[in-house]
Amino acid sequence: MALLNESSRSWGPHQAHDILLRMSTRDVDDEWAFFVTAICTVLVASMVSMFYWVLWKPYSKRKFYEKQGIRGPVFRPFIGNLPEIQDLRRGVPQLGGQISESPARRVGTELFVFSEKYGKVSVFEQGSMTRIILADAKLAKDVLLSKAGYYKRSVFATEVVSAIAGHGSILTAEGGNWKQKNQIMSPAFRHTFLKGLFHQIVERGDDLVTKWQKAINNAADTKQGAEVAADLDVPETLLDIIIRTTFGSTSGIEGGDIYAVHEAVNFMSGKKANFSLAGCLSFLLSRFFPTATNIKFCMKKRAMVNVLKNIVSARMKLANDVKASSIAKSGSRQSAYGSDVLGMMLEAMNEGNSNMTASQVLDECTVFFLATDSPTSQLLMWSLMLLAQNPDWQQRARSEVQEVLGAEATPQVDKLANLKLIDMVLNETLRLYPPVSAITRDASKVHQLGSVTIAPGTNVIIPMSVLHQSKEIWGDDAHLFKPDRWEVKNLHTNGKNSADGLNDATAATAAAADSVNSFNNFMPFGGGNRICLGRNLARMTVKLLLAMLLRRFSFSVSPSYRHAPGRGGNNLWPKFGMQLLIKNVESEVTTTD
Ligand code: HEM
Repeated sequence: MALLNESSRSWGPHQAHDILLRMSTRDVDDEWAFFVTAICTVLVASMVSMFYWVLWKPYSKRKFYEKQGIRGPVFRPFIGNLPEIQDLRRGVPQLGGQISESPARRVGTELFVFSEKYGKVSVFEQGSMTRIILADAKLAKDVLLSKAGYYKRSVFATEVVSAIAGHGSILTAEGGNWKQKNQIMSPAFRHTFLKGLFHQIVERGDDLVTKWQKAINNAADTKQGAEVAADLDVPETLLDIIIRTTFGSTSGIEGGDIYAVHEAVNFMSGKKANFSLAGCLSFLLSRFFPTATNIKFCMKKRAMVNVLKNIVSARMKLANDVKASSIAKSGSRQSAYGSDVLGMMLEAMNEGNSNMTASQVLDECTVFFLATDSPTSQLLMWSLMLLAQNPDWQQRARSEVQEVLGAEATPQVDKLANLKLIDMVLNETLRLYPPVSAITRDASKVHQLGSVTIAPGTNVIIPMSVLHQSKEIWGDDAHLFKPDRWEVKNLHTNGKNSADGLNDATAATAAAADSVNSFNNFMPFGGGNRICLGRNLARMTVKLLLAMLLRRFSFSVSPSYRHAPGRGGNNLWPKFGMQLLIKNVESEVTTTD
């Protein structure tokens, strides 16, 4: 208004210029003021939001749980209990501990110590994430079964898996998306299909036996035997088996391809294994920068994806050939793609009404490598190590194998069910050395878990490594290798036993599944809807390989072995390798190659 009055009183070129100058100066001032205000608003909003998310939320959640009588280490703003966790982890002897030492103390040490110190349900913060440890079997089971609807996959675990294998794979999918994938893949893990894989597993087992026999033959004194690196040979054999069983022998993969995948999986799961919050954050944030690790990561991943692409295109070509031929016209549609996991996925993508894309099929393949290689290898490796440490049990198991499988060159699928002692050994190994030592979930809604009210956003940890070692559950000898505890008469079986030959491979577990006493406390494969899809394949494979190895070799612990389960993160990989001394079993002929 003032400006108008002024301009109407004394209008001229100088005044006009003057007015324009003052207007533009005022504009600049306004813009500047606006800019400063915007910056201040953003800063204040960020600070408020940071205060809310990093300080207030974790603090109020901690108070919420403390009011319910749940205890934990002292609350620390911003960093949470990372210092305590680091101290505990530093306390673990790095160069290896006593061979009899419980792995639960080494892996996820804080879960063990916090639940020992603060009770079966305890609380702590990792950064700003509130975490509840459920060292209570009944509550753990509720999370996986009756209350599963209140939980989602943990955001951090999901992000880390997604960084490696893309978004929305079966490991990380939720709701309808997960259900569809589960329905597509489940048939490939049914017993009838697994029986068909038996001879392929035997072939790979024979390769391993031959390799170790060569090591003995090349030893200075064949009677003294040879040292083998189980941590190298076992994963190679198992990855080969898993690739051929989940992606079929028609995949056209070569030894070099297997090695490329093996390398990539090892490297990537080594990165993934660091599930500490700091480790996760640095892995997730730093992946956007071309660090040396990231470049290596990308190269390995590319090598693996190339192998996978070859497998997929070989299968597609085969399917098209079959479809084009007259056999396909008279045969079933399924035969064109194959009845293994890859066949199921490709059929769903091409013929079914799923919305699976080619890149999702590749992602799922990657997930299978990640989910299978490491845990299955660990089960076989630790079984061998525990038998090497316990010669009496080794001899008992070997006698059973010799009695059941006899001196036949090729084991028979139907006889596998009779290897009861081997089942007990595997259960005891899974109890003491659970390859997946903890499962995590994020609560999505407020709900009641036993007497505890769980707030949304809480990260809940089911620590199998702790539950499997609880003296209250398993007795004072919980830390000892005692497969006898799995004898069916010692289990609460409700009189049930499995009739199916292969199902008997999991007889003790199957019986235990109905048992209040056992299933609640033994969950190496998780539970509920999201229970491990490959559990029967894993058990059958390891059982068969263990039997084949025991029949041929005797095992003892090499003096060069250093006991350090836990390469980092929450898996039990032997940090300094697993060196075993092997000898030919006296009664066996030792002339292979
Ligand atoms: C001893 C070997 C194995 C162990 C101890 C093991 C353990 C587990 C556990 C604990 C889970 C549940 C994770 C969770 O609930 O967050 C899981 C899920 C899964 N496992 Fe395994 N696993 C083994 C071998 C295998 C094999 C051989 C395959 C496939 C060939 C496989 C495929 C999967 C898949 C696809 C899932 C995700 C299931 C879903 O979310 O629906 N696993 N495994």
